[in-house]
Amino acid sequence: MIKEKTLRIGFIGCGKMAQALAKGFIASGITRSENIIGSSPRIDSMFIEEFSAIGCSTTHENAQVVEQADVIIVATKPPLVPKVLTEINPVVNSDNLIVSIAMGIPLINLEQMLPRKTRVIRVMPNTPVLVRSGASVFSCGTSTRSEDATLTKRLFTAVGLCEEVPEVLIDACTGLSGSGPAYMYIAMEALADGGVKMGIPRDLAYKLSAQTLIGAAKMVLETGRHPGALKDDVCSPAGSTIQAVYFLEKSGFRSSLMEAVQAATLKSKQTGRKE
Ligand SMILES: NC(=O)C1=CN([C@@H]2O[C@H](COP(=O)(O)OP(=O)(O)OC[C@H]3O[C@@H](n4cnc5c(N)ncnc54)[C@H](OP(=O)(O)O)[C@@H]3O)[C@@H](O)[C@H]2O)C=CC1
Ligand SMILES: O=C(O)[C@@H]1CCC=N1
Repeated sequence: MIKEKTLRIGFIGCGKMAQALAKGFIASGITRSENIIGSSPRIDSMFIEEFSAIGCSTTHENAQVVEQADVIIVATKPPLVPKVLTEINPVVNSDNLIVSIAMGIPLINLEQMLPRKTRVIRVMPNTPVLVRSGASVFSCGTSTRSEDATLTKRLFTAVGLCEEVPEVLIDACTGLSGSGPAYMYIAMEALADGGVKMGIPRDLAYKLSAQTLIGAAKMVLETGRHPGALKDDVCSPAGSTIQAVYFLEKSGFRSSLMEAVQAATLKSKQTGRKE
């Protein structure tokens, strides 16, 4: 069993998601910055600079990440995954746990691009891992051991919620929680715009809209009550909220969100068929 704090984590690709995870892991204490390494081939990569600024090692050689880490997180854009897995294939061995966070790429494809019996896990995290409030799901490949699932759960729970799911659900989870922060930022911006339209200063409007989303989310998670019942508590008879709710229903607010999740899910599934 690998001990916390000495866990060596490598990132192939050290862009936005890799940095969010690295910062979240360091803040959680599950490992230290000196035990994290990230790669990007470009000599003038801005991401490489940002990654070293948080105290992590960097390299332009993907193979070096595999040689220096216990857990290797594949964090390049999906179309680059076949290229980077083919590149690291000769140095991957049975001590490595390969964790792919790439949107849409199924475990079977990942396993086919790596040596036989490589331990592979597919994770779909989201950017709030940066502030340890992420929502991640994962599925295990055919050669993983039970301790690989335990380690993955421990790592991603250190930066938020983490659930193991059947792989068939990962594209849908990508559409809901992987992409979901973007939908909520749009909602927050629009709420704040509405507030500004009604005379609230911009700074206060952003604070109020963000805190309102945090508060509503905590109410669902901490009370265990149905979101519909919590909504009913806010809607006084003949009050202001029900006027707004009527307007949202008429404008297709619910179906817009449902279709957004569906569109992102289908895009993720399509990506898997292409790679
Ligand atoms: N952003 C998000 O919210 C989420 C993203 N994901 C997944 O995470 C992955 C990364 O996304 P994101 O962080 O947003 O993307 P970024 O573009 O921010 O990061 C990609 C990184 O890959 C590097 N890179 C490019 N070519 C190579 C190569 N040949 N070998 C190694 N590294 C390379 C880039 O380096 P450089 O540009 O410096 O050349 C960059 O550091 C994607 O597969 C995405 O589906 C999953 C969940 C959420
Ligand atoms: O938009 C994307 O492709 C990635 C996957 C989930 C969130 N961002």
